[in-house]
Amino acid sequence: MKRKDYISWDEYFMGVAILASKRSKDPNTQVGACIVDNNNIILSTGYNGFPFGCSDDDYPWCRDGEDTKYSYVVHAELNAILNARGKNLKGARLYVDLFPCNECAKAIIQSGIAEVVYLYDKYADSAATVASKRMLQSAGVACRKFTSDKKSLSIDFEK
Ligand SMILES: O=c1[nH]c(=O)n([C@H]2C[C@H](O)[C@@H](COP(=O)(O)O)O2)cc1CO
Ligand SMILES: [Zn+2]
Repeated sequence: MKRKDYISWDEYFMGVAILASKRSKDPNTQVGACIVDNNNIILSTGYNGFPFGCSDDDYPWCRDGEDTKYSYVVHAELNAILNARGKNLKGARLYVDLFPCNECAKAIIQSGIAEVVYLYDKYADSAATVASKRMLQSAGVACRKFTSDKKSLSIDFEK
């Protein structure tokens, strides 16, 4: 008889997104994304980080002041889209822990992604998130909050 406590597709892909976020060097907000096709095959992953060649040690991670991370960081969703390296994303699903900003929404829409599954929406009141939701809705991209009866999943490196 098959085991019963296997994880759902949503838990699997949100888990991959969260695992990708663990690569982020951002001290304040770590974001991860995972793009999946209609056959539940992972097409790409990404997390928020600086572009290739721009060292995590040379560029700023601060939020305030003259020179901040906001000028340099590539968002998790855009990184996942770019990491797909031109694969066809039409009809794909994007799992991301933080609700996408307006700039990522533009890339999501233009790449043909059909659905966004997100975990939390801590900047819901920001102009960027309001604009993002407006565009995603106009473009017919479905947005749904992740749900699960589990609070957490754990990974062991020792068996
Ligand atoms: O959609 C997003 N995707 C994404 O990867 N990010 C990244 C950019 C920054 O590195 C970090 C946000 O930083 P902070 O919460 O300190 O403002 O999250 C931020 C957003 C904005 O919602
Ligand atoms: Zn973004």
